[in-house]
Amino acid sequence: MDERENTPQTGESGDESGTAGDRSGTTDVDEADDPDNLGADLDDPPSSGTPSRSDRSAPGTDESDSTTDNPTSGDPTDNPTSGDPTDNPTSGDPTDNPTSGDSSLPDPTSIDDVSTDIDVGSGGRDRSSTDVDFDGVVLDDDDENQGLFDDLLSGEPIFENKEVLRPSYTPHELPHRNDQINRMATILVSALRGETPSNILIYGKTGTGKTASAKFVSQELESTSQKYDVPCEVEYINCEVTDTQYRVLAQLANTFIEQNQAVIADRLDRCRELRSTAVDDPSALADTEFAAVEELDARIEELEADADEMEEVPMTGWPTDRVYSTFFEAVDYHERVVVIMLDEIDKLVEKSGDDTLYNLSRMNSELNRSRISIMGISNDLKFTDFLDPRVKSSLGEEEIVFPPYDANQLRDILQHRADIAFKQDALTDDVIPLCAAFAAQEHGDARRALDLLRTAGELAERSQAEIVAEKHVRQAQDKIELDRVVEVVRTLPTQSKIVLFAVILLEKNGVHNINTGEVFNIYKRLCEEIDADVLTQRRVTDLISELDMLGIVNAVVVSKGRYGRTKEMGLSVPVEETEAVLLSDSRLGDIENAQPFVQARFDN
Ligand SMILES: Nc1ncnc2c1ncn2[C@@H]1O[C@H](COP(=O)(O)OP(=O)(O)OP(=O)(O)O)[C@@H](O)[C@H]1O
Repeated sequence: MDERENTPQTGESGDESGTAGDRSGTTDVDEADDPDNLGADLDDPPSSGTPSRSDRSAPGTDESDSTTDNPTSGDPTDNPTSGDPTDNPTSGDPTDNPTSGDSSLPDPTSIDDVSTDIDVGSGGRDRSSTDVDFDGVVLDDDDENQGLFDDLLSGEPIFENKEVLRPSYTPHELPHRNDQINRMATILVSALRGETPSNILIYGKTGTGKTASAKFVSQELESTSQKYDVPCEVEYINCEVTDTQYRVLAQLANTFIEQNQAVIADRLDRCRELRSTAVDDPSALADTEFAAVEELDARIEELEADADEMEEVPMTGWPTDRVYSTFFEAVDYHERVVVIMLDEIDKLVEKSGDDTLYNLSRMNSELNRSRISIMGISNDLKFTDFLDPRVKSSLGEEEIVFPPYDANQLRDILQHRADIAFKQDALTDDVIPLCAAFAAQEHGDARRALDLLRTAGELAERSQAEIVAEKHVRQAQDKIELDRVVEVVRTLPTQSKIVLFAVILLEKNGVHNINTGEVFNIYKRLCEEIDADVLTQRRVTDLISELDMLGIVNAVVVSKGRYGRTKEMGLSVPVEETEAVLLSDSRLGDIENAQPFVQARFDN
């Protein structure tokens, strides 16, 4: 392999990785945090207890919907609770039985009919009992005794294919994005001619179809390159997850190494085959680059050495310049044009500066066989302000803006998806326009519109409705809003949670226009109660401003004349749910019993 001098900018060392993965944990709403289960994900079977009926009709189509994993949600006849009681896996250990203790379940009186071996005297926990739960729940296949899921499965499904409403689905058609898609294609077509395409920066607010359009164009590019046998690839990196130079380079290097190994294996096969023919018949080498078998042997040795040399980059531990040179050699191993798609590129710059972009954007001048081009996607229009001017001009050779969708455009998008996602006539006429109108109010976010439609469908399904109606959309809007609040509150730092709890206590005690001093007094007592550090009033005021910015409280500065100014605030989120989320934090668990004295005010 070629040895080259590559001196990348290394603004970081290899050992910094291992942090980004932690982010994923923040998106999960712990259902235990949410007593009414309002904040829990609808797809979460333990919280809903109501498997999607659509999953029965199309088992396995919805891999992210865990209800499909439920053995009871497939063919009802396979339902372990309704089959041969002796085979019933749930009856082996009654304590594991999800149905135990549910009084709404099948007629407990039938216990007498079937249970001869149940030992009620010993608590009924007779593990040898094959068909009776100790609480009297009968799990046999008697027609009259419907299992837990039978009722839920009996209705007509609303969804035909829920998967198409999920963010993971890449649509084959992207209405109202033709201009942007055509522009991308016009720029990238040079890759198919073996030239280097200009770098592209794609901007637009969240949910405006940037990623979906870019992925669509990439797929087209790759399939056309295969058709014409031109070596051209697109590598997608989500910089929200892969957010350091080390990780980006390591991920790219490993992808190329894997591809190179496949190329080497293929070349080796061909060389070995040629060799075995050429040993008996030297004329087989006539039309090849090899004059003699020895040359072929040398080539085989060289390829074997290349394969051995290609070492995967570990996800941590190497110095960054070593990762860079490994990536460099891997990408330049054979001729190709590579488009590196950096989604959420602003997150990469925010976390680790512009070194990665600097190194990538100047690579072409050093590469011998390959060419790279960068496609950056961002919803932060200002992130280029933080870039080195050279990086900025090279990266923004072409800029494509994705404007927000208006309500009519969202309606088209939803209609396209709804046609595939729902059963015929499963939606009333006003459902799609209402979802579109709600999402257009937000900022023309197609993701939000699709979420609304899916959630409305799920709520309708849960309530065993035949069709999705306007009220389900409104409920879905409330639920999504509440989920957002729950998520924001759950991920607040402990001190902010205590401050928020103080506001809640005051509000619950009927205090309106709460002022900073009142919050601080209660906050101090709460801190003492749970043994937390007490911050200064000034710091607490800052935390209140942060809560205000997050939309959790609404604070206004009011002048009290000669007594100076104070902040007056009220809660902008539902009290009960917010309180429940706060109490689910183990550090704040004890706070529930703390009842600091809240002084009544005459002006309330
Ligand atoms: N024109 C469209 N037609 C069909 N679906 C669309 C269209 N635009 C967006 N979507 C869908 O909306 C969702 C969000 O789109 P996408 O992820 O592309 O947005 P984005 O602009 O990249 O947002 P973000 O900046 O938050 O990543 C996806 O499910 C996508 O399939």
